[in-house]
Amino acid sequence: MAPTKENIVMFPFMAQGHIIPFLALALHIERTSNYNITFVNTSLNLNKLNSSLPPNSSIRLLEIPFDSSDHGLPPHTENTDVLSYPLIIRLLHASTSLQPAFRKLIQDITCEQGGHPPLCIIADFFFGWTATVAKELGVFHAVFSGAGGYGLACYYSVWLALPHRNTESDEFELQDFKEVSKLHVTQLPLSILEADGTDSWSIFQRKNLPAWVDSNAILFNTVEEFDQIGLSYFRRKIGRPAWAIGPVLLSTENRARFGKEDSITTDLFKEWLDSKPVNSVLYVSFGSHNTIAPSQMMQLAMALEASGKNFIWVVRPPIGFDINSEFRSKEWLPEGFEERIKESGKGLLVHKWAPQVEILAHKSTGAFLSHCGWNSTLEALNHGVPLIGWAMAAEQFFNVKFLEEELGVCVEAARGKTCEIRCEEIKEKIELVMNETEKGKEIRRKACEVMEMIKNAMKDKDGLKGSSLKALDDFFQAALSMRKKTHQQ
Ligand SMILES: O=c1ccn([C@@H]2O[C@H](COP(=O)(O)OP(=O)(O)O[C@H]3O[C@H](CO)[C@@H](O)[C@H](O)[C@H]3O)[C@@H](O)[C@H]2O)c(=O)[nH]1
Repeated sequence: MAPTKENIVMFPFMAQGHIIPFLALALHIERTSNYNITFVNTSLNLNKLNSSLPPNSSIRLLEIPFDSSDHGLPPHTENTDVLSYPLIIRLLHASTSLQPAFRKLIQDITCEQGGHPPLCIIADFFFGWTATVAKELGVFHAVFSGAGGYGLACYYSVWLALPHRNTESDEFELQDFKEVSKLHVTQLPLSILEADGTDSWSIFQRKNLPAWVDSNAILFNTVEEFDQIGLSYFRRKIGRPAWAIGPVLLSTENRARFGKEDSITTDLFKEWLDSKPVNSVLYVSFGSHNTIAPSQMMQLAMALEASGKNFIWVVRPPIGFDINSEFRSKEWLPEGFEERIKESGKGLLVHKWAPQVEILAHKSTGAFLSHCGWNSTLEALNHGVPLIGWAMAAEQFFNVKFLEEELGVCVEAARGKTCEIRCEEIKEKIELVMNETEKGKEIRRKACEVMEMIKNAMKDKDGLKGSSLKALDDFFQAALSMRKKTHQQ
């Protein structure tokens, strides 16, 4: 007999930037639809997640067995936030070993439901192999991308056109994505720049990306109205529906419980921000695991001081220092920096983790100097906060290009974790965005326009749904209709 409620299985890659949008989507589906949700991950990640679920949530957390030390990783490393850059690819390779356990998990859920398989599997874009498992078991499968359409489309396209090193010109076109203006080699992440088909990243991606064609759909945490170029790329490239269902974002409540300790309490942040004028604070953060070189840190600190702006800066130990080490700021900040900003009240330094959503939602926050990871980007635009871009890795370089050239809500300040950057250049970009310049006013106006598009996409009023809510309905309809066809056969 069929169960009273259909089951959905969700499975993100083990990284904060991936788990956060998956959790936000799970909570969104729970709030707006009538499905049972099983959220799959490794034990340590589930332990952290547990505290983020509202007390009355029915989302089931299901563990998939994983021992990092079986894969040449330090014991108990189950998330990229505790890994330095070279080990991230090792975790990705290790994750492919989860295939048999995942297959068994889906079979067990099917047995539990009296032989009724889950309605669909929603899995990470790094888990292309889950599409193959789903196809084998006759379950509807969707890739869910926490990255935006344009950024991921560029990323997909450059991976398919290797190699990029030793090319004749520094600028090049994407042959299968002509809508995008030329890219410069400095806009390629290190993993792609160094890839030649035989390295670890190439070996991983050459299996992962083509497996997406086994999937039935791609869901994007983005908005159709502003991200059509990238969505169209996937529609023609993979030949599957690409649905923009976002932004799904964690509420400040879920965020507050997200298993990460803030080094300053949320009340203290609020008090500090409340004391500052509207739009006067620059928020600086490079996401959940990226960091910059010690020399860049020095220049950034000098720029923040010289700009005279109020700022909150989430500081992680720079490249070359153990990511989990104690904060020893004296080595990479100008002498007396911390004491001076404390005394003047101009800045707050946060070690490792800040309540980002609360900061971006506060009226005193006027701009965000960011690596432009897609979650950070959406969280900023959701509150009409313009960006100053400093991409570090992955598709972030393409996000900055998109935000600057297509949406006009961002100014690029620097590229990469090792580029030479002078404090004057960073200061100039901060002033361009935050001061009453023509450019600054224009960027802020456009950021507010995008905020309106986001509101409309997520609107549900008087029976009228915004584009993102409709897209999620269409996705479930597609899954249900595949279920119906399978039953009729
Ligand atoms: O002090 C902090 C730092 C981060 N965050 C949160 O952590 C998330 C960070 O996500 P994101 O901005 O997307 O950065 P990454 O963690 O770097 O995200 C990875 O995943 C993203 C989505 O796939 C990609 O766009 C990025 O390139 C990839 O690095 C956001 O929700 C932030 O609000 C905090 O709450 N406090």
